[in-house]
Amino acid sequence: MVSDDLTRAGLMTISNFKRLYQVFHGYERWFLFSILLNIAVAGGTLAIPALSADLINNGIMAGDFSYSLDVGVLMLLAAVIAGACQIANAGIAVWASEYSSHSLRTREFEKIQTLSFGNIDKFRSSDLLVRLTTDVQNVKIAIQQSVMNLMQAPLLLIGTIIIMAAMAPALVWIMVVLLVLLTIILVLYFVIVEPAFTRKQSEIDGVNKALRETLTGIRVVKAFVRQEYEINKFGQAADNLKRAAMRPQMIMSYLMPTVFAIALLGFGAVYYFGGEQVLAGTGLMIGDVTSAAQYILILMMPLLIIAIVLPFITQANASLKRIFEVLDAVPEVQEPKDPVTINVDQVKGRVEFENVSFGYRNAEGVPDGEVLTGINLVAQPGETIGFLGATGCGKSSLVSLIPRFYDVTGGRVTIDGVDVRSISLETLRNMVSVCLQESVLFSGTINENIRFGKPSMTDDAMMEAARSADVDGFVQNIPEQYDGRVARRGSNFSGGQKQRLSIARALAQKPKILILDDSTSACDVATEARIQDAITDMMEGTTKFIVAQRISSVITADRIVLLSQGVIEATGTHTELLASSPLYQEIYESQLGSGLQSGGNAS
Ligand SMILES: Nc1ncnc2c1ncn2[C@@H]1O[C@H](COP(=O)(O)OP(=O)(O)OP(=O)(O)O)[C@@H](O)[C@H]1O
Repeated sequence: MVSDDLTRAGLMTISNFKRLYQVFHGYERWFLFSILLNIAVAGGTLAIPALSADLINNGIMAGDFSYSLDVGVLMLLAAVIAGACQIANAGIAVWASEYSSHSLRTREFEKIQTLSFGNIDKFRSSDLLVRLTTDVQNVKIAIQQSVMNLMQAPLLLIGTIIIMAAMAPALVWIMVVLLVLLTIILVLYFVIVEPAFTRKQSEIDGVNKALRETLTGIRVVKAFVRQEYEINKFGQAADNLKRAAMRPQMIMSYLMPTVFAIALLGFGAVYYFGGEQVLAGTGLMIGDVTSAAQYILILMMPLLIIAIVLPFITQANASLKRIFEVLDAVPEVQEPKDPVTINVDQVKGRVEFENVSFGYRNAEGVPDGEVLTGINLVAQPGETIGFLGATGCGKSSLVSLIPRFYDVTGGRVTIDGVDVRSISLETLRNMVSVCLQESVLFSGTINENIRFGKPSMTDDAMMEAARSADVDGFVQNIPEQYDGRVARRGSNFSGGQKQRLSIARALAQKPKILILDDSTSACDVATEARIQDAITDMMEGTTKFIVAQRISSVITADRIVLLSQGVIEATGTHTELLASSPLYQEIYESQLGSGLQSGGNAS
């Protein structure tokens, strides 16, 4: 059972790294070159002790100065070749690691741009950030270490044993004993360290999660004087990390001295037993003994390399799995195979929901219960439809089906009679402009933010949208006006100003269908009324959907749709609903109660 698991994990690792190798398609020759360089480095490293034996045995011991000089030059040459090849190989290692991380990061970023809202919900933005940064970095380090060091390990190991067997067969047993001892230590090391590293990684994730949550919500923490609580919470995560990190770090720090101590024992054993053989006149010479001692040191190198590099590879394997998950994600909303040709300028903007049901999909891609059921609704071109209802009743979900942020799970949504799933996403989103519930602005200028959807629009078009969204008023107070700076996420603007800039961005698209999802909630009622009047003027032929919590936001709509727990409870004008719908009366009473008592006609 355990061996099955290990085999599966091993196969998975091989397949992950095989797939990673495909990143280098077209550059395979560099790896071939790196293998040659590694062979040269290993050859040079292995040649030096053998040459030193020759120098001692046949040069120094024989008193032959010229032979000593010749061998000395050869040793120097071997050292220069090994050094130069090592430097060249380090260059390839750096190139390979940087190239692969750039390629993985770019591919991942491009892939994320193709994902649907549903995919992003599952990955979560913060998680994607880690996959684009830390995970890519882990892979990069593993590649660098492997190219630079790992390839040499088997060459040095096999080379040392062969040379020792040829040069000093009587001492090979010492090498075998050392090898067995070191292998046992390394296996023990991995059995203990590997799971400890995995635990440490999960505690690092815990610290990151605690940090992210506290730092993004730092204002709320301060406002509610919860610093002490947050410090304790973070302290707990930091303690867990310290405890989890201590064990593998300790064991790692014991590894080097232990390996060195064993190597020194081997060193002593070679001199003792080798010296005995020299004195006994078995044919073993003093130079062979000194070079055997050097080979003991060389034997340690591959084992140490494996010990150092393997944790990087295990970590990179876990990271690769997470990176490939993103690269393999199938967008929930697919482009139509045979899109209907539509001339956006000729679209009238009649939107129809035909017996629509909808549920958000879970991790397995299956709808997780229904959020909307049996929705039937027609919005005529140019009409303004307001959606009202308790929080969580499905208003945002309903309008998000029009631009296909999500796909219906039953029924269909059509624009001018064409199923939205038959329209290419680009065309669809050129017809439909959305101002999302959360105002998102990008760093740059005000001008750039309003032009975001259509950078080529004229100054007049940009200004018209800005005036309609009541942006012009506060922009006039900024010295640089429309060239005024927008900080990251629009943090230098108030909530209401950010909403107005987001509305301007949506209006500037001059869409056929406009969706405002609770977009004026942070504006005062007077500003909201001004924006609505301006939108009615500017967007006369546009079909408008206004999602709102406040009755005042939809009171002037042609029709108000009252939603309750995912179904349409009632539809009508404000006056009609006030007369016929108890739920509407209840909402009206709670929000504008005094108006109802004094006659109830607020329109
Ligand atoms: N991305 C999502 N993944 C899973 N469930 C979601 C998601 N977004 C909303 N929901 C769920 O769907 C239901 C309807 O949410 P929706 O946002 O459409 O309501 P709403 O009427 O717009 O609420 P509010 O007025 O508070 O914005 C809620 O129960 C909510 O928990």
